[in-house]
Parts: sequence; C-alpha cells; structure tokens
Amino acid sequence: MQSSGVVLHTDKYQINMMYAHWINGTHNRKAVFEAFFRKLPFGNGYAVYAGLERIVAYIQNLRFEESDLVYLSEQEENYDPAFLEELRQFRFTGSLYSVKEGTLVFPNEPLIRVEGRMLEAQLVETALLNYMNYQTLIATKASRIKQIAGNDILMEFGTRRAQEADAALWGTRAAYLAGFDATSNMLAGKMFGIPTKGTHAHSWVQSHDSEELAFERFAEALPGQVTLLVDTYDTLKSGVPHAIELGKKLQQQGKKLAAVRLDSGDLAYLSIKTREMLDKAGLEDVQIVASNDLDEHTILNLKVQGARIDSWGVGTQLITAADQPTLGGVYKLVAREGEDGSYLPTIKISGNPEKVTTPGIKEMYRLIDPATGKAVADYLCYPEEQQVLKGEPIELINPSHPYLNKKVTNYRAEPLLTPVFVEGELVYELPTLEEIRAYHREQLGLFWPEYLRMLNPEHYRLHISELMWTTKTQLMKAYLYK
Ligand SMILES: Nc1ncnc2c1ncn2[C@@H]1O[C@H](COP(=O)(O)OP(=O)(O)OP(=O)(O)O)[C@@H](O)[C@H]1O
Ligand SMILES: O=P(O)(O)OC[C@H]1O[C@H](OP(=O)(O)OP(=O)(O)O)[C@H](O)[C@@H]1O
Ligand SMILES: O=C(O)c1cccnc1
Repeated sequence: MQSSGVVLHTDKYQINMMYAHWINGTHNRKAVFEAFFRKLPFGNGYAVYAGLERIVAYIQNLRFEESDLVYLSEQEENYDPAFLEELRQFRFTGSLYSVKEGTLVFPNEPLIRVEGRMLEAQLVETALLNYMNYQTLIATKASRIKQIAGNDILMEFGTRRAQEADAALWGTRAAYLAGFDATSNMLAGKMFGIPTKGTHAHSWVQSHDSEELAFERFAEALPGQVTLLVDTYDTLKSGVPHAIELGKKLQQQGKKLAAVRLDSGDLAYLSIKTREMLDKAGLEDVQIVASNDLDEHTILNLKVQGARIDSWGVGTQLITAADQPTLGGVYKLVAREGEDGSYLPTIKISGNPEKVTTPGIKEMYRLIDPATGKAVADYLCYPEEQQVLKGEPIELINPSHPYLNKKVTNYRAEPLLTPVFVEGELVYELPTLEEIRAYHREQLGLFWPEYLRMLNPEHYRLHISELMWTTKTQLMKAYLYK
C-alpha cells in the first residue's frame, strides 16, 4: 500500500487528541506551541540549531492520502468517517516561526513557535521534535569537534555506523553546517552539495598480492588524489615505507601522493614518526589523515601530545552523538484561544522550578553590546512590549535565579525568531548550506570564548521581561492555589 510518507510520521496520541478536539468541536481553536530544550548536550556552553530545512519540506508535504486514511480507518479507535473526511481536506494553514539554522541557542529558548488550529499544531509536534532534536544534537557535536580541530580538515565518515539512512544523511548535513569540510556520504554530497572525499579501505590492500602493488594500482587508477591507508600490516615497517616509495616515484613523474591515512595504534606516536619519515624522504607536502573512533576529546589529546595530523576522519562518535544520544527537546502549549477569540497564556507547572513553562506568545532577541560586538544576553518579551525595539533600557529577569537580574541600557537587539510559514504560506527563502555555514561562523564570533570552550563553559543566560515574569508567577499562583 502506498503512503505519502510524512503525515503519519507522528505519535498516535496526536491523532487521538486531534480526534477528541474534533469530537468536541475545538479542533479549529487556535493554539500556540513552542519547541525548546532544557539542558545543553555534552556539557557544552551552547547548541547549534539545525533541522529547519527538513521541517519546511515536512510542512509542505502534509497531506493525508488515501492509503493513510484507510490505515486510520482500520485502527481500534474507530474514528468517525466524517473525521477522516476532514483529514482528507487537511492542509497546514498555521504559522511557524523559527530560529535560523546555524544559530547558537541555549536552554529554554523557543526555537520553533507554531501558531495554528489545535488540529494542525498538535499533529506536527512529533516530527518537528524528531528533526530538531537529532539535527541540533549532531550540529552541536560537530561544532565542538570543529572548535578543537581549528583549521585542520574535518571529514565526516559516519554513515556505516549511523542509526540508519536518514540519520546518516541529515546528520552529515548538520555536521557540515557546523564546520565539517567534507563527507564520505555520496548521497549527502549529491543532495546537499557537500564536498565529498574518500581514501580506501583495508580490503583494497588485502585484495592484492602485496601492499606495494595495491598502492601502485590505486595511484594508477586515481592519479591526483591518492590517499593511502598505511596500517593494514605494519604502519611504520611496511605501510609508510611503501607509501614513500610510491610517493617518490610519483614525484619523479611530476605527480603527487596527496596523503597517508593512519587508522589504528597510537596516533600521536605514529603520526610524529610518519611525519619524520615523509619529511626525510622529501615528501613534506604529503599530508597525514587520521581516523579510528575519534571525537573532540581524542583529537584534543592527540594535539596535546604533539600529533602531526592534518586531517581528521570522524565517524561513529559524531553521527551517533555517542556520549549523549538525545537532545531532549520538548513542545509545549504556551497559549490557547479563549471563548472570545483572544489568546490566553497557558502554563505547565512542575515540582522542578526549571521545568515550569513560560506562558504566552513571545519574541526573542539577542542583545549585543555595540562597544564589543559581543552578545550580552538573550531576552524574551511579549510582542506588545516595544521597549526593546526602541532601544530603551530594559530590566532582564533571570527566570531560574530572579536575584540575578540586570539592567541593560546600551544594546543592539537582533530578533531570533523568523517567520517561516504565515497562515500556511511559506514566506522564508531557505538559505543555501554554504550561507548557513557562514552564518554559523558569524554566530560564533558573537560570543566571548568563555561561552565556547569545551570544558566547563560559562553559562550564557536567557532572560525574560518583567511583564513575562509577573505573568508567569501570577499563573502559577492561580493554578497552585485554586
Ligand atoms: N595517542 C593517543 N592518545 C589517546 N588516544 C589515542 C591515541 N592514539 C589512538 N587513540 C585512540 O584510542 C583508541 C584506540 O582504539 P583501539 O583500542 O580499538 O585500538 P586500535 O589501535 O584501533 O586497534 P585495532 O584497530 O588494531 O584493533 C581509538 O579511539 C583511538 O582514536
Ligand atoms: O571510527 P570511526 O570514527 O567510525 O570512522 C570511520 C571508520 O570506519 C572505517 O573503518 P571500518 O572498520 O568500518 O573499515 P576499514 O577499517 O576496513 O576501512 C575507517 O577506517 C574508520 O576507522
Ligand atoms: O574514505 C575513507 O577513508 C572512509 C570513509 C568512510 C569510513 N571510513 C573511511
């Protein structure tokens, strides 16, 4: 049976809530949801937002097709056929605001705001979180690795170890936007225009009578871009000497060996020795590539040990975010349409004060100190609060630690939420991946290094307006002391 693919990429409880709203006649009531995460991954000081491009494609393709409706009609819930007819007509008619991909983002910030009919705003929760959580997680991991690798070349090698095909593709894209230089994944290269690179596997060497022959044949087949894997038998006694032999031969022919790849053993020691051997043979411009379960910690350690590595192939640890496999982003209702058509702010209360949601439709700004060009704080206020737009002094309330409030008088405010869909229409021109990559680099420039360091970074804080704080405390009181 054919399926449209995306529309049922949701949890059953969304369909059941849509149905219950329909039964109650509230399905067309307006609702406002926000997607955010509560805790930064990997102990990092920031996250890198990603996922919007796929979210846009998802929203544009939301249609219940015949096979989807047939499948729904077979469910034990026995949905009323008139509900399924309603779904047949379904189109996303709401508005979606989002942070731009590549933006540095922080806990509790509304990264996506969906304003729409209950029916549609509820349906999209699962897919939006799925795309946002994974891609933001991988972009953040990649950005950490990039911080450590500096100007060295970073290649994404993870496809074979990724959690299936979609993760490999979109994870690769996330890695590239956060600073990786290339991928081994050909489909990602074709789909997203990411530069592709490849060396060869041990099987190439094993499939020949000797390592020398394997290297020679590879260089004949692919002149100009040869990287030889030198650890199949013995890196320093066999692989590197054979690569040097071939490198010299190529040099005499006016050609060039590009690099050797180390894939096991002590990468610091082996790279230092390999560099010495290559240099001694007059092959100073032959580069050294390393791979083997690398991540930001190993790369940092190798650099501290003086490793002579020019280029890093990073797979498993990046694409699976092995040290923290989920971002934990959530989607919460912050406002709903009241009987009179106006929005009522809503709250979710928790025993954990950090988990109490902040009510109402919000605008989010990054406040920049014009003297330094650096970000001072992110700030949430209600759209009717115009002080920030006029550059007037504002009181910043820290919602978790209200005693840490501060006043800012001299700032430039950059809005962080951009309209993407307005009443069902796409109004946002998606930037190219290169533009997103450049924007991410600019974003990093907005922050002092203490927020960017890998270990124990300073906390960059999200603040809210006084009015938002008052609204939040009043709503908490209203529900707690009812
Ligand atoms: N000098 C080093 N300092 C810290 N970590 C290193 C160093 N050299 C290599 N590593 C890392 O240590 C791990 C070694 O992996 P492992 O124990 O599987 O050995 P291996 O060398 O890959 O052996 P093989 O692939 O032959 O089984 C890898 O994650 C690698 O990146
Ligand atoms: O270690 P990762 O960060 O995931 O990087 C990718 C790894 O995949 C390849 O090894 P694999 O064992 O799959 O095959 P090969 O060694 O035979 O090439 C490659 O040699 C790397 O070691
Ligand atoms: O090109 C490579 O060397 C490569 C590609 C994928 C995985 N491991 C290595």
